[in-house]
Amino acid sequence: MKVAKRRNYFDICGKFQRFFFAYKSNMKLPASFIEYTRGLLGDENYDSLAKALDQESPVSIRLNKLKIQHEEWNNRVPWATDGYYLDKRLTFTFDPLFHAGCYYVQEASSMFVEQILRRYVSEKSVVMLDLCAAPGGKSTHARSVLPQGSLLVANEVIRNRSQVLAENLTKWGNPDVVVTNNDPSDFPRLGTFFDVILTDVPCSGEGMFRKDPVAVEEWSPKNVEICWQRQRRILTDIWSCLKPGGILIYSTCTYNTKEDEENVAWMQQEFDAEPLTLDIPAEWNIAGNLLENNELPVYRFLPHRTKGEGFFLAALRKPVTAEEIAYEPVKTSGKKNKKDEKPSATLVPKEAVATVRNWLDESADVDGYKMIVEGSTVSAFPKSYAEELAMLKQVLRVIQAGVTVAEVKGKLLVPAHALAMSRLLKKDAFPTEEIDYKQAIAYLHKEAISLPETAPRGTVLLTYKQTPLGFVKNIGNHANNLYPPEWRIRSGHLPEEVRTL
Ligand SMILES: C[S@@+](CC[C@H](N)C(=O)[O-])C[C@H]1O[C@@H](n2cnc3c(N)ncnc32)[C@H](O)[C@@H]1O
Repeated sequence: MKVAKRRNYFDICGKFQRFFFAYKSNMKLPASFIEYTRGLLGDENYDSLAKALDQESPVSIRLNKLKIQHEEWNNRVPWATDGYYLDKRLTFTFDPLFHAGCYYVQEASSMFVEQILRRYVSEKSVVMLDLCAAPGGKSTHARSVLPQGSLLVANEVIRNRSQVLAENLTKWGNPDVVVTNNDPSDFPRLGTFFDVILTDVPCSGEGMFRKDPVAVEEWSPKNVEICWQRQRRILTDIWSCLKPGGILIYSTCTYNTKEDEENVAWMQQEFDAEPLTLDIPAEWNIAGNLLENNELPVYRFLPHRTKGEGFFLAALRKPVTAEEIAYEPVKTSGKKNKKDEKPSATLVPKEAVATVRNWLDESADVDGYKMIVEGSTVSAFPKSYAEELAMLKQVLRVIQAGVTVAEVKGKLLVPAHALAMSRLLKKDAFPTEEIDYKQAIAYLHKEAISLPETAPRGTVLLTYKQTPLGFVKNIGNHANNLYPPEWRIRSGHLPEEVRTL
C-alpha cells in the first residue's frame, strides 16, 4: 500500500485542528499524536490503525532450537523461522519451560530483525554488538540466527536492566556472548571493532501504545524531540566502532518520521552510509517510507496491516573505503600500583579446573573453549575471541563473558546454574532426576525439594519434560536448592488455570 506521505509536523500538530474524526478510538491517545499520525498516514489508514489499537495485542513467542526440537507448528510469524503466534496468553511466570529458556516471549513485528541478518550476515562468522539490548529479545534472537562461530556483545546502559539481559541470555544457553553495561559514548575507544551493530534505540514508543499504557502517558511532542536528538547522539558514538563494509541495523517502536525516516536519511548523509534493501513478499503487508520525495528503503510495521505492534527498521552499510580506526589501549601512568604487582590470587585449584572441563560436552566443540579462572569462578569462553575479550575488558564494564561453569565454595566445587542452562553441558556429567510440574514450580520458588529414596546423594541435575532446570544438592531427607535466589519466582499466588507450552 501507499500511505499518505508526511506533512510538516508542526503544521499538523499546531495549526491544523480537526473536530470530527471518521473513527473515534476507545483508547485515550494524546490529541497531538492523533493529529500528527493522521496527517502522516491519511484518514483511512489512521482510522484503521485506531481500530487496531482497540483490539487485543497478539501474543507471540520465539522457540529456542537449542532446547526444543520442533516440527513447524501452525501460526508461524512469517518473517521469523522460530516465531509463533499463540491463540491465548500462556501463564509464562508459571511455565517451567519458560524459565528453562525453551522460548522467549517477543512481540512479532520486532522479530523482523532476522530478515536482515539472514540476507546480509549469513556467510561468515561476525562480531556483532547489540547496543541497546535489555531485556534481550533481539539479542537472544540474533544469537539463534548468527552464523556459527560468531560472537555477540550485548550491551545495556542501565545497570539493573543489564542484569536482566544477562539472565535472559544465560537461559538462552549459547556461550558465545559477552554482556556489558556501558553508555554508547564508552565504545569508540574500541576502534572499528564490530562487523554488525544493532541499535534498537530508546524511542517515544508510539508503537507500544496498545501493549503498554505507560507509553501513552509518557508520550509528548517534546519527548519525540528529545528522542530523535538522543538517537543521533547514540548513532554518532557507535558509528565509529563499525568496521568498513559493516552493517548497522536501526530500529524503533515508534511511528513518527523524525525518529524513523529522518534519522535514516541523516545517517545516509552524515556517514555516507549505503541503505540496504530486502526482497519482501507483498503478502507480509509491510509498509515503506512515509517521507515525501524520499525513496530510502525502510520497513514499517503498522498494527492494522501486520499482526504485531508498531515497529520500524532500516539497515545501512558503512563504505568499504571508510577509515579503519585502531583500538586504543588504556594508558597507565607507568607506576605500578599494589594491585598490579601480583596477579589476584585464584581460589580455584588446578585439579578443579580439570574436573570442570569434564562437565562440558565434547560434541559441542569444547576444545574451542578456554577455561577462565577469576576469583572463585571458572568460566568457558571461545578461544578464538580471547583477544577481543581482553580489549572489551579494558574498555568496558563486562558483566558476563561466556558461560560460568563452576564456583569454588570452601572445599566444594559447585556447578553454576548457567552450566545447567548452557548448550555446553555434558548430558551425563551429573546424575539427573526428572521432576513433575508441582516440584518444578517449588524449585523455581527456591523451596527445598524432596527427591525419591533412590535418587543419588550429592549434586543432581533436575529436568522437567527432559529439559535441564537447575541443580540441587541431595542430602537424603531433602535436597538443597541451588537455583539463583535473584531469579526465583516471587509471586506466591498460583493462578487457578495455568496454561503452559
Ligand atoms: C527499545 S529498548 C531495547 C529492547 C531490546 N533491544 C529488546 O529487543 O529486548 C531500548 C533500550 O535502550 C536503553 N537506553 C536508554 N537510554 C539509552 C541511551 N542513552 N543509550 C543507550 N541505550 C539506552 C534502555 O534502557 C532500553 O533497554
